[in-house]
Amino acid sequence: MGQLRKDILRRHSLAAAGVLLFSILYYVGFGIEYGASPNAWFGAMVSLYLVVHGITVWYIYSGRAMETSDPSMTMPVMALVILYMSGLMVLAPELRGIMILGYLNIMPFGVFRLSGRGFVGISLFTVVCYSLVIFSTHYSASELLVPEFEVVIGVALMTSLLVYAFIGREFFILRKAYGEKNSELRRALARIEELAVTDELTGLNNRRYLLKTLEKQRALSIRQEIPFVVAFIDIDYFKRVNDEYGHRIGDQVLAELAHLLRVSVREIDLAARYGGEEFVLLLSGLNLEAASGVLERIRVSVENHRFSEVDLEQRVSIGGAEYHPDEASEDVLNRADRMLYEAKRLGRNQVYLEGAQQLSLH
Ligand SMILES: Nc1nc2c(ncn2[C@@H]2O[C@H](COP(=O)(O)OP(=O)(O)OP(=O)(O)O)[C@@H](O)[C@H]2O)c(=O)[nH]1
Repeated sequence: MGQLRKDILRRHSLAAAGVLLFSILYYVGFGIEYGASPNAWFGAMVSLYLVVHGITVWYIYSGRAMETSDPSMTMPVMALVILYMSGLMVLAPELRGIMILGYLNIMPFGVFRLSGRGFVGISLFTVVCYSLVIFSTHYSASELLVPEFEVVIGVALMTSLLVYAFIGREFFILRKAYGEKNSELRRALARIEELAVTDELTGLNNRRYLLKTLEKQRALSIRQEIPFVVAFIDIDYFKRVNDEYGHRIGDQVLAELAHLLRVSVREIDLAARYGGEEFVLLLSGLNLEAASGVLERIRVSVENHRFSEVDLEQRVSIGGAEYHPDEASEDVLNRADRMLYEAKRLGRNQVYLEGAQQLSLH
């Protein structure tokens, strides 16, 4: 269960504990006032409250509430407690003095969620409920009502609600600013993480990312027996490009080759810049035989491409090796690198796969 859900459930337990405490106070107060226990209506109300509370907790615990715009269900729960307190006041008007504190005790829970407008709404709801209590008392026990005194209580209640609404609004502004800062930080962190695994010149993933992905691929291969091939791709005589045309053109060639590689492999594969003019492909779900077709196609597409603004022809040498079950990631990398060396040694512009499968020689 996520931290947010735990926090919400803790707050709900706290609110329920408060309600039960007030119910006990009510019970005791009732005994003192009437010399008897509250009637069945009281039991029915407590039970109803507990049932609704149970449903709310289940709704939050199951994760369903998390999909709504108010996962903490603050507004409905506050309204429920206000209705509950009002109901108790209707049952025993003499205990209004205790229960009115229950109204105020529920208000601080709003600071976690409600906006200024939400606070005004819930305050108005409280005033309406309290007015209904007075209205009902007027009919059931009018002798308890002293109009002047009721006005003073009403004003005190409204003032308190106003103070809560004001403080709640301040909290809302703070919470909003904090939330915005938080998402700004999260965005910045995501960008930093992306930069840490991306090669700036080509936009491909870098060696760090490749090594991490290789580890994952290795785990997948061991667990689900999915084969994969590692291929090193290196531009032939690239130094000449730099020497003859300068580094700017050299950089353009590297970026274009990176693009060619990226569009030549499938989504589940990985094309990464290993360093300098050396690239690595991770071909997932393929054995050497299947990979040879892909790599030869890449070699030919490089051969047919005209690079940079000066229309350069480039060739690449490619060395490939298939992962052997249970070997370390660097073993397959080293073997693929050795195959690249073989491709270079045998004349370049060719694909050379482990097992001396030299595919093309031009
Ligand atoms: N423009 C540019 N050049 C780079 C970059 N990284 C490495 N290089 C150059 O790549 C060249 C690699 O040269 P070498 O390792 O001698 O290999 P090569 O000339 O490609 O010859 P072979 O690999 O043997 O076919 C060097 O000139 C490096 O300066 C880069 O980011 N930009």
